[in-house]
Amino acid sequence: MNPIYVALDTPELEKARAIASAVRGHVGGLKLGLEFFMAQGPQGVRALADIGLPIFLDVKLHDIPNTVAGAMRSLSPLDLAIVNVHAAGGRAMMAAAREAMRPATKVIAVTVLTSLDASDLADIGVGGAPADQVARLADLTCSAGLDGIVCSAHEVAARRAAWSDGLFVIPGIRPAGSDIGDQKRVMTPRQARDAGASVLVVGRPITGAADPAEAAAAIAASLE
Ligand SMILES: O=c1ccn([C@@H]2O[C@H](COP(=O)(O)O)[C@@H](O)[C@H]2O)c(=O)[nH]1
Repeated sequence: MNPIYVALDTPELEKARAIASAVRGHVGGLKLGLEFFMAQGPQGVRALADIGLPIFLDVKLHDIPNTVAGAMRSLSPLDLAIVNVHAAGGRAMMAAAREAMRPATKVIAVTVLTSLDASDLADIGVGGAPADQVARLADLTCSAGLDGIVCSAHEVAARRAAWSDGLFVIPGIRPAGSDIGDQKRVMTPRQARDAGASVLVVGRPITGAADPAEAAAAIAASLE
């Protein structure tokens, strides 16, 4: 299975559709995030589902359990492959999210955003290294009955050792020499896959390339 999910971060349906169509043969799924979903809503998700690839809806829900469960019920008919919440919302919220979503959709939790490092965590009152906080929140996510986590490639080997059948979704993927942008905990596609990633989320290295299909093909080839 091709582990690459291309992150279509645009508010424009036609732009998202054009990139998805161009890279279709080189990726395993589409990742739709807040920029797309706020502009296009469930109708936009249905439109991109017509491309025929699994969809990860990266909405990172974080609210009280009753509200998150209601949001999951609203998203349930979309037939998503993966949807997510923030693990920091707590055990009851995560369990409510899992319960409310159709069983076929994997519900996973964001641990520590890949744009954060130890100094960013200190700013919000979390001491220690990102790996420590990822470990705490991964254990909580597993015990709440979810299907996996979002973390960086730097933490995935240790987390997979502790949760062998978890789904490990890894953003912060950067081919060697590419611009890191706002990401802080990054790895190459090959390193991330070899460390134990289930899904590699790749946005700008593909969508910002002059030829997105060529960029996606090169990343796929680097995994062979
Ligand atoms: O910790 C996280 C969680 C989600 N993301 C999302 O992944 C993509 C990454 O895009 P790039 O352009 O490859 O940086 C983006 O949609 C984020 O919202 C993340 O980066 N880190």
